[in-house]
Amino acid sequence: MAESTIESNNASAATAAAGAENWVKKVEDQEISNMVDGLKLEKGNGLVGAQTDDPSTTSSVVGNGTGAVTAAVPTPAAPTGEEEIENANPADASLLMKIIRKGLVESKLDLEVQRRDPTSPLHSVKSFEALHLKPELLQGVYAMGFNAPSKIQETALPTLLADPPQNMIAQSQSGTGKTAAFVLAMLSRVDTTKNYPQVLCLSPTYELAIQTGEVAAKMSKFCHDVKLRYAVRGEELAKGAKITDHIIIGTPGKLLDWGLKFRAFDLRKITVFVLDEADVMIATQGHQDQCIRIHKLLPPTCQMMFFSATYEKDVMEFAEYIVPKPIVIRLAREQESLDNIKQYYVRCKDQNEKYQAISNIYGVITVGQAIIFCHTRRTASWLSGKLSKDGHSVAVLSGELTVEQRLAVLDRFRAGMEKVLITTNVLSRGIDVEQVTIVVNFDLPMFQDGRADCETYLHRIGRTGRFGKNGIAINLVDSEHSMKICKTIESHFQKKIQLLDAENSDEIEKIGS
Ligand SMILES: Nc1ncnc2c1ncn2[C@@H]1O[C@H](COP(=O)(O)OP(=O)(O)OP(=O)(O)O)[C@@H](O)[C@H]1O
Repeated sequence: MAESTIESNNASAATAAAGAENWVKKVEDQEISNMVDGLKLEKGNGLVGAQTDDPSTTSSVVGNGTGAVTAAVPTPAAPTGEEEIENANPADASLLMKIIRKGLVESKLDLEVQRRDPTSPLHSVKSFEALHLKPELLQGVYAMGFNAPSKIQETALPTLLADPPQNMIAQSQSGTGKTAAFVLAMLSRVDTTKNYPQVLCLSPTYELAIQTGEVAAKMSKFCHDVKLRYAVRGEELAKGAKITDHIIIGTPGKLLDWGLKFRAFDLRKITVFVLDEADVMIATQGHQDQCIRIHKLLPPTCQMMFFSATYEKDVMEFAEYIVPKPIVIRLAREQESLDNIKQYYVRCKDQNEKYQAISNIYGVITVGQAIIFCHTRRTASWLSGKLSKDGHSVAVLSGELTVEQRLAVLDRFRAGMEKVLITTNVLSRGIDVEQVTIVVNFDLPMFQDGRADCETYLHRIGRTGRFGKNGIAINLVDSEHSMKICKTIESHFQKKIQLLDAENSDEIEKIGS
């Protein structure tokens, strides 16, 4: 394995911008201060105030002014909290991130490269020209609007394109340009004088395979001789047919069928094998075994490329099994932090009081935009039903929606058409809606067995350097158990979560000043 480690020579953060950043921070602090002032807490009038006599009805909304309902309306019974906590499916989450991402995620972090041979100089390129790509491929890259390689591309591509071919394991967070890197390598390696499959690219799901195929089609727009083929559900082969396309992009089951069962192509003639989204792949039942079966049938000279957004132990074990003698490239994930976040908790007796707390702060949270997290779909729909009945326009994003519907919800929210988004853990990672200033945990994040889920808390509340603005987190606590979770989270991150009620209103008003 790796014998040496070199760091790329990226300059550290520019100091020239520091003055401007301080100024920006002051303005943001002031915004938060104004928002919290807007809470207008008075002694003896905490957040959880004025209940109607009948707990099954809701009353008008405090301090909102945007369509409060005056008549009491019946509301659905509060959820019992006994349903399954809704969590993100890794393949769906990955697809959603891919589709909603508007462009390249540029990380300030350093890239780590582990080389097999410490004497070989590992170079990186700053331009696509320096890669000596086929002219029609270069044309395709520019037509896609790529001016220069991203960090992972500038380091990976010279190695991926070098002769003799070298194996690679590359890990870099979603959106940093991995797909474009391996697609360029795949397209460069094809010999169009030979009419049989030479490149296999494995994706965990139908949708992810299509995404990769679309990148390959765009990039090869001017390479008229290169032929691509999908091996995914719905694609069928005539009996006895032989595949003549150069590149096959597909899911493991279908590829195994075509290569092994139908012998529609010769796995021994494959020269490039790409395993994409390896972390999602191994999270999908049965895929790991199928990948290994395909891999066993490939020739030892086949160049192996392995891409993953994470670098956990199980992913790396899988990587090292599939990819002999690799060059390893890692771009550390930008970590979220709670540094710019003021955290509070509000004591409530039950779900209805939690709702009341939201109602009472509604006017404040909608100064910017807010995301409210619930455990279950049922709670999310109950809460949105109640808020809607009270005349608020809210968006809901939970697991029963299709990817297209989720995108539509996020697009509307991003455009500011709704100020509040109610969701479950389907959205705990990668919220990159910059204008979100308040995150409310209607339910504190916990595992199915009831333990505090600190990592999810960080993903919901935290910000990365890119989205490093200030924010407020409000945790609604309605039982001794949720209080315990709140305390666990507090001690885990060693960051105070303050009680938000009339008693500390003076202190609250000082926030950010
Ligand atoms: N060199 C580049 N210049 C400009 N944009 C780029 C470049 N490389 C990739 N992009 C764009 O950046 C976005 C993310 O790239 P890409 O999908 O390749 O990332 P990824 O790391 O493969 O993400 P994932 O882990 O989700 O597969 C895409 O919209 C892509 O078109």
